Amino acid sequence: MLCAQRGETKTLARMWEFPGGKIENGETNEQALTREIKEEMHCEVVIGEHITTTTYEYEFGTVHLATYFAKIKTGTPLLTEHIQIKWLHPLEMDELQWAPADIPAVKIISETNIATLTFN
Ligand SMILES: Nc1nc2c([nH]c(=O)n2[C@H]2C[C@H](O)[C@@H](COP(=O)(O)OP(=O)(O)OP(=O)(O)O)O2)c(=O)[nH]1
Repeated sequence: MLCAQRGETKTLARMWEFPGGKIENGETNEQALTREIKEEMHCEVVIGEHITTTTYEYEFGTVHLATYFAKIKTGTPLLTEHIQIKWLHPLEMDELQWAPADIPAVKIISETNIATLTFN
């Protein structure tokens, strides 16, 4: 699983998150995720199963976080916005300090047998 560390000067500074970003008008979740990963990491992905959607009330606002499995179709993830990225096995993911909204998705991923995942 590709894990990304947020920048020093951002909200949720230095916390870990999944690549992605905010949905723009008229986009589906999957379109937004594909676009954001292309913009941030310069690679093309195929979106798979929806993992979970959570709502978290931060001090700066409320985030509705929809998380999906995805796999890389072309390219190698590049660091553009993040401090660092790490590839971790699902069982290693709890060693990072995740943004609070991500905790339920991280738990589900750690309990998923990744050999059973399918992508369209
Ligand atoms: N991309 C992403 N954002 C997450 C995750 N968990 C989580 O709480 N967030 C929050 C951080 C941001 O407030 C918002 C996503 O914003 P963004 O990715 O488009 O851009 P950003 O961090 O530069 O946003 P911001 O600091 O300007 O609000 O969702 C996650 O796993 N991935």
